[in-house]
Amino acid sequence: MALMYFNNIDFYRNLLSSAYKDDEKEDAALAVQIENETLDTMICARIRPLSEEEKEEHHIPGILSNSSSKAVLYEPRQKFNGKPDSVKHGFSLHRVFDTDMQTESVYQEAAQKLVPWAWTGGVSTLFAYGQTGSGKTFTVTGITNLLIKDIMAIAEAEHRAIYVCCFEIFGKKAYDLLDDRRMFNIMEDSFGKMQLIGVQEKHPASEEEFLSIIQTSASLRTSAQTTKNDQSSRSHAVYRIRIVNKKNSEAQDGELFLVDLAGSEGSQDSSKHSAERLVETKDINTSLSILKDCIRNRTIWGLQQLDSSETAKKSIHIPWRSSKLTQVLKHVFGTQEDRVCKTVVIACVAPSIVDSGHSKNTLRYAEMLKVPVPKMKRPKDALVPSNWTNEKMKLWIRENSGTPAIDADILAGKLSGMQLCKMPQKDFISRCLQTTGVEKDQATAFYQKLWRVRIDSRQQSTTFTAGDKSETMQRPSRPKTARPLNTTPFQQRIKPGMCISMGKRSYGALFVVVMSPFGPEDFDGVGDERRFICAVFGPSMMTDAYELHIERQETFIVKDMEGEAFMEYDSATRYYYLDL
Ligand SMILES: Nc1ncnc2c1ncn2[C@@H]1O[C@H](COP(=O)(O)OP(=O)(O)OP(=O)(O)O)[C@@H](O)[C@H]1O
Repeated sequence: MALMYFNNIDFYRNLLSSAYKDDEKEDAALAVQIENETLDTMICARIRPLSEEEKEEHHIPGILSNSSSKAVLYEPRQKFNGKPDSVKHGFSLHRVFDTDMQTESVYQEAAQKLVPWAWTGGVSTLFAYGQTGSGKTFTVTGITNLLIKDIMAIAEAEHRAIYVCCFEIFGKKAYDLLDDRRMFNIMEDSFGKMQLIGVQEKHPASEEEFLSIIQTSASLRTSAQTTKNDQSSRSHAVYRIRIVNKKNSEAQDGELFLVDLAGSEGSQDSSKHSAERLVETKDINTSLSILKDCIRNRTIWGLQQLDSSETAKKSIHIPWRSSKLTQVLKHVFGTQEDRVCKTVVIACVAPSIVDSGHSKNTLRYAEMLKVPVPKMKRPKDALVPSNWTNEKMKLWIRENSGTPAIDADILAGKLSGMQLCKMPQKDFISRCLQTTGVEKDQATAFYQKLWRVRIDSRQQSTTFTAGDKSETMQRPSRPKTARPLNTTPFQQRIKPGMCISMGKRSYGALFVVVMSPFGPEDFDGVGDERRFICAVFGPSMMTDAYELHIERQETFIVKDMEGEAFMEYDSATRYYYLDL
């Protein structure tokens, strides 16, 4: 391709100069609005300017972008008769940043919006993807510096403590960039949280200290010679910024990940490398492909949650276990309802027509991440708190939070309806308690009220009948499932997962779920003296509905158990219903 271009420079110069004018006329005014409330993922591209070296070698730009969301790429080709030709490819993303866009603009339009989500306990992530030398490190470093400036400016005033760790993933191994590249392990704990065992976490007190930590880690990154870039990074670099709410010790920590992905080197480049480098390239490409599936499927899952029709919900597999990188980033692809996960991907491309093969692959990858928003059966916005603006949410808080009214400015601040709906319960309640005269009961009831409005908006087809003034609700009506008749006494069938009714025999626990036998002697046998470790169901705000407290585990003896209980889980309310 490069040879084709250099042998026919004038042909391609003429072609591109007229193409530029055409495209300008075509869609200069096109602008795509990112539905920030709808999509959890924003996919952008950034085209870097031609370097001095490329200019000296007479390269010309092969990618044009005259619209805020589209890029047109020209790929040199050869006709059958040997004459030069080109193929035009069009790409449509959420945002395309052209060569003249400064990092400040990229930050303001794409990355800055990640901060408020992480600030309130969510998980925000920025990925930079692209071939080696396309500007990933330049973009991530620039954005990280601006982000550090922003968060350190408000951290003290907003009672947040900031912690940072920097590491790189090289193949299947992880190295700590704040501890002289010491290797560390990544493990999943019994709560399903990924733990970075022994990784150094720094607590910068100032912007300067934070910037110097980032600089130290950047200099330690694994670099090896490639044909594209002398400092080409062959590892995925991850900066994790943890935001701790000092005022509310129960609030969930927010997490901000900045990921400078390894270069997506093509086979042409790798053919000039050693066998070891080829394996490395294969590993990188596999992990990037898994990452694509995780990001895409998480976005699809997010869209499904907004669709009120149950039929639209399909089971979505997010293959985060398949690579080291996605294992570390498990929370980024989390499907917990009460935790926001927002992601921005910036596909970096080199502008030169000589690189158009690589750039085409990068832009294709980015396009594959862009999930089209389907037409959804959605209730009217007036009924959906997650679609409300900040003003509407504040009005609703003032009118519905009881007496004294909860201060809407403290609770909602500048947050949108979606941000407030996804705020963790503890954080929500602690904000409510900042209004003078508001007690924990009122705050909790108000949190539940907001949840009920959310659930009602999603399940308009399901009959929820409001109860008395204490606002308990009836369980949603559901078809009865036929239960097989079992004549063996339940004491002889006890096994993990079985729900047990304790009747009045055990104070404090009406229903429990069996987790495991207490000791080895309790595994087999049928005796009434056997003991089992069980998790306890607690009451909920709805009649006949129970909340499972998996963290509250106690040992129960078989003779205290009354019988097997049948519980049905409702994913919308996240309660268990007693199936009588
Ligand atoms: N938007 C930009 N404006 C000006 N210079 C840029 C821009 N983007 C990248 N560069 C320059 O291009 C060169 C390569 O960029 P960078 O090192 O960020 O690439 P990379 O994609 O991270 O490569 P690798 O995968 O090898 O680490 C650097 O010299 C960088 O300063």
